[in-house]
Formats: sequence, C-alpha cells, structure tokens
Amino acid sequence: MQLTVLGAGAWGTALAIQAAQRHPVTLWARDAEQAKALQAARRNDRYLPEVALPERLRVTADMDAALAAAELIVVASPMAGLRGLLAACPGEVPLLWLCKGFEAGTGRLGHEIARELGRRQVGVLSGPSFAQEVARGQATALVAASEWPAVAELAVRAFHGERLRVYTSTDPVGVEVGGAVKNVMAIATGVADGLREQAEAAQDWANAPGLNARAALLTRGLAEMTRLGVALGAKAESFLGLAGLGDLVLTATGDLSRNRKVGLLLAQGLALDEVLGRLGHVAEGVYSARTVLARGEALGLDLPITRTVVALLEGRLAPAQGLALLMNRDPRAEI
Ligand SMILES: NC(=O)C1=CN([C@@H]2O[C@H](COP(=O)(O)OP(=O)(O)OC[C@H]3O[C@@H](n4cnc5c(N)ncnc54)[C@H](O)[C@@H]3O)[C@@H](O)[C@H]2O)C=CC1
Ligand SMILES: O=C(CO)COP(=O)(O)O
Repeated sequence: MQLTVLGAGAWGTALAIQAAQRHPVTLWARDAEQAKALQAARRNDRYLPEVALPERLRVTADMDAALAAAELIVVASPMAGLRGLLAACPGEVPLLWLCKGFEAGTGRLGHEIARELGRRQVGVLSGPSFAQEVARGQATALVAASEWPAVAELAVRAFHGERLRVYTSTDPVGVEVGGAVKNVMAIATGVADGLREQAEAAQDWANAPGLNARAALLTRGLAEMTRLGVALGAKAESFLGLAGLGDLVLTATGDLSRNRKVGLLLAQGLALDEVLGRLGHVAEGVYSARTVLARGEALGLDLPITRTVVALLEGRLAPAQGLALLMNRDPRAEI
C-alpha cells in the first residue's frame, strides 16, 4: 500500500519510519529546506534525531507529488494544521489524522472538522505512543477509530505488525476526546509532581502532593474525560481503552511527554511563554484546555481539574494555589 504522511514532526516521522518497513512511504514536510535536510542526512535532526530514515522512505516538500499515488493519507500535523491539510487532500483517498486536541478558535474535534468540510472515509489513529519509542521499534498498541469500518481496517493493514498492534474502534468521538483531555491532565500531573519535588527537598510534607495525590488526579481526570466524552456522544467504555486510560497513564506519568513537561516547568515558576520556548515541540494541552472547559460548561458539566489547569495557564493561579483549590472543594459522591 502506498502511504503518504503529511507532517514531518516527531510523530509523523516515527510512524513513517515504522510503516516504511512494509510499505512504500512518502513523508511530506511543509518546509522545503527541512525536506532537503532530511533527504540529505537521512535523519530528522530537528524533531527525532536519534533514528535513521529507512531506504524506502521518500521525503518531499511537494504536496502534489506526495499525494499523487497515495492509497492512504496520514495527517501528522498538530491540531492547528488539520483543517488546512484536510481541505488540501483529494476527497476520494481514505485519510487518518494523528493529532490530539480541539481546534483553537472553533473548539472542534477532528471528526467535526471533517464533517464540516464534507469529508468522508476518514478516521483517527490514537493511543499511548511516544514517537521516540515507536521509531525505535519498541512495543506499542494503538487504536484506529472511524465511523467507516474500512478506514480503521486500512489503518491495521498499514501499521499493524510485530512491534505495533493496532486495534479498531467505531467510536471516534471517544477516541478523540480521550486524546485531547489526557493532555490537559498531563499538565495537571506535571504541576503536582513538580510541586512534590520542591516540597520534598524542603521536607515540607504537607505541601508535597505525593503518589496518593497523583493516583487521585489520574482517577478524577479520567472521570472528567469520561463525563465530557459521554456528553459529546462517546461510549463510556472507550475511556477505559488505549486512547483513554492508556494514554492518560502514559502522558501524565511518562517523562517523554511534552504536556507533562509543561506542568513540571510551570511548577518551577516559569511563565508559559518561557515554557513553550523551551519545548521545541507542540504541547496540545496548552491550546485545548480552554476548549475542554468551554465545551464542558456549555453542556452544564463540572470539570474542576481542567478549570484549574486553565487558570494556571492563564497565570491567574499559582501552582500551589491550584492544589489547594482542588482539595478544598465541597465533598461529593464519587460517581
Ligand atoms: N510526539 C508524540 O509522541 C505524539 C504526538 N501526537 C500528536 O501528533 C501531533 C503532532 O505532534 P508531533 O509530531 O509530536 O509535533 P512536533 O512538534 O514534533 O512537530 C510538529 C510538525 O508539524 C508541523 N506544523 C506545525 N504547525 C503546522 C500547521 N499549522 N500546518 C501544518 N504543519 C504544521 C511542524 O512543521 C512540524 O513538522 C500532535 O497533535 C500531537 O499531540 C500523537 C501521538 C504521539
Ligand atoms: O500523545 C502522546 C503520547 O501518546 C504524546 O504526548 P505529549 O504530546 O505530551 O508528548
């Protein structure tokens, strides 16, 4: 199968490297200089420096050439690029996107953007998957979700192999809400873990959110994710799957996460601009947090962790105040 991956960031490059072991793959980079550098060095020095590009992987900045023979298109840009790339792709070729978030401005999920553009035969590929590990061939499980079962099956044909399991799902809403909300929860967990490191150093135990607090944040974060997802039409079971609990655990606790890193750096007292300057990669939770809150509020939902993350990102709350705010709410029933 001829595969075209649009976007040569960390994740697009990693999946292209994996797929190229079994299929001819074209990787499109939007910057001509970057495409030239990738072809010459056979390595993505900017976004994924440690893994070489296999022979079968062709890199180009020419979109028409990249799409010419595509049998499956994979959009690997951040959420901000999805609408433009969807609109630029031929409507008759099945398409998957990898981005995890809500579109800034419109507050839409990927499947809502596709519907708005009248695009059919599309789906999302998600789940717990740090690009670096996938590129190295370390065992990973993903989930491909689409309302068109043939699209999810195509994702299996393209990517399923010895080191990469691809499950299918008919719940794109659940898979997309999971991928978007876990990023917000990873920021919250990063803040808590950052506060713990500082308080532990001073043996200030009462102000050190420890392992108990982390487990509570993950569990209540899952509750928020599920609450929003179900209200948007998702199946509750999806949140116990790879794109829900699976990706929440990975991103909130794994130090390769950029969203978690945002939280860790905010806890050190850095301003958001400074944090983003240090990352060098996209951290979708920063852009999605407000939308998660707004869409939840529009549905009459209470999302206290998300609300706290938004206040932290907007600089209206200091990290330590965030923890106090969450702990001092009125008691309530768990479910
Ligand atoms: N890196 C990872 O481990 C994983 C990332 N993702 C998701 O995949 C998406 C992409 O992430 P990464 O590749 O890691 O990001 P990255 O920050 O490594 O690279 C982003 C790439 O997108 C391009 N880009 C940026 N804005 C764009 C726009 N408006 N239009 C077109 N292209 C644009 C950049 O030039 C760059 O090539 C994000 O939504 C992320 O949440 C999902 C799973 C794993
Ligand atoms: O989505 C991811 C892993 O599944 C990557 O998370 P970060 O964007 O936080 O690095």
